[in-house]
Amino acid sequence: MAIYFYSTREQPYGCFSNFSQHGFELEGFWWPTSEHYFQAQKFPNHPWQDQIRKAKTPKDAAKMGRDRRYPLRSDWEEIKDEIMKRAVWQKFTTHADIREILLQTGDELIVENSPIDYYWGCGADGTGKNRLGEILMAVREILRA
Ligand SMILES: Nc1nc(O)c(N)c(N[C@@H]2O[C@H](COP(=O)(O)O)[C@@H](O)[C@H]2O)n1
Repeated sequence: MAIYFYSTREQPYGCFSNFSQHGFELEGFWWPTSEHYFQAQKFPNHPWQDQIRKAKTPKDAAKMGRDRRYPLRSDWEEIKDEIMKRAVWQKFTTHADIREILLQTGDELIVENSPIDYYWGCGADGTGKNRLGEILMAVREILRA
């Protein structure tokens, strides 16, 4: 049976959301959530990156990362999946408890059940790419190996 997640409040799979409070160290900094890391990577070598890292909540970090006041790095579309994978990998290798939850999903399909996101999630009608779910499954596969 497929596993659907979206809100961090839903147990036990809320931890699959990038908004879950599972911070990690990466590239010399502490990132409060994988959302903070992902959104900040849109602005390399720009003070806005540091501001995003320091955002109070992942929701704030997402809002700041989507703010087009500052230019998005030109190669973002080519690298965003790799950045997401790096964030998800670091999150699940840092925290043994959620790593276990991911591993215990076995070979089940994992789907980010976002009604608005057709790239990272499955969208309102289920036709989305579900890239975040795919990345979680790819990380699960590597962890299992
Ligand atoms: N809560 C929530 N609201 C949205 O509007 C969303 N698009 C998502 N999906 C998550 O958004 C992150 C990436 O967003 P952008 O590529 O910067 O638009 C990622 O964490 C998705 O899982 N969630």
